[in-house]
Amino acid sequence: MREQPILQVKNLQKKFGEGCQHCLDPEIRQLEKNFCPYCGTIYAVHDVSFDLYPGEVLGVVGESGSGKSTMLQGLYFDIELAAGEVYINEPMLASQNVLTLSSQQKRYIRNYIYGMVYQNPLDGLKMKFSSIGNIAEKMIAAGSRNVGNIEARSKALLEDVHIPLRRMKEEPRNFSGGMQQRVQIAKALSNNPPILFLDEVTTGLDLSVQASVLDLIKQIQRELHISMIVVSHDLAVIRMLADRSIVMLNGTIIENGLTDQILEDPQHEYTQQLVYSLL
Ligand SMILES: Nc1ncnc2c1ncn2[C@@H]1O[C@H](COP(=O)(O)OP(=O)(O)OP(=O)(O)O)[C@@H](O)[C@H]1O
Repeated sequence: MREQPILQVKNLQKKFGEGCQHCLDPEIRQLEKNFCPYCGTIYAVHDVSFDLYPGEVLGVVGESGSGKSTMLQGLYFDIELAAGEVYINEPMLASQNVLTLSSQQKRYIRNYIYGMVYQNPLDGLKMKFSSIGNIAEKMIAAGSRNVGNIEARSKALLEDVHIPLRRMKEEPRNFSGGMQQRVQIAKALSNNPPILFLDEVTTGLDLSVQASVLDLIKQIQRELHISMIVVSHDLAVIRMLADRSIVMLNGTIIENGLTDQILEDPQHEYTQQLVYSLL
């Protein structure tokens, strides 16, 4: 029998706009792509459900605007979702819908259970802190107080992500895009989270830099067995990293399964186009 999922996501919903008589009722709603043609409300995420299992990498692929980032930001509590349930299989949290927890409990989850690597390093790093300071800050926020331990752990993490220690005092704004993503990854790993979210982490990087960041993510997965959700518009990235994948279009999931299966036998017309574009 398969293990229990570490993360269960049920029926997530997020809209931008008030909605109207034509769209608030899902039974009669007729959207154009993801928005209501009468009032313009965007249904950025609707009816999104999936499980994440311990140690697996789940890919989330879809075109720009399909709702991937909104979904991830909702899971990480950066934005408030309109509805849905999220369960984390951790002793302190089991059987509680974490979307309904207090902000203090959500902070606990962000500090100890989730790690996040944003597409834009400006969202994940404090550019005026040193690189080592960024990692230390995250550890202090999670309650670490022993300066010696914080320094040793931060240095080890920087070495793990191949940032030379002679540059650890530099602000990440001096770094290249690939190095900034590495510092973000080190920061996200600092408190040993069992779940890591990665949002378009290689988008905008040169191909060779992309390859080295992807290698680093694979290495982390191999060595630490962290469960990961990897969001990308690029099926090639998903193919490289993800065991299982979901395909999103217009705010909802249109296909899911083993990544190899999706690549070999895509069912939905949109997924077929994505796969053929790889050839
Ligand atoms: N703050 C916001 N206000 C209004 N609409 C928003 C907001 N944030 C996202 N949207 C809309 O929600 C939909 C989903 O956007 P989202 O950024 O989640 O898509 P995505 O698949 O991550 O695309 P990308 O990779 O380009 O960010 C889009 O139509 C977007 O315009």
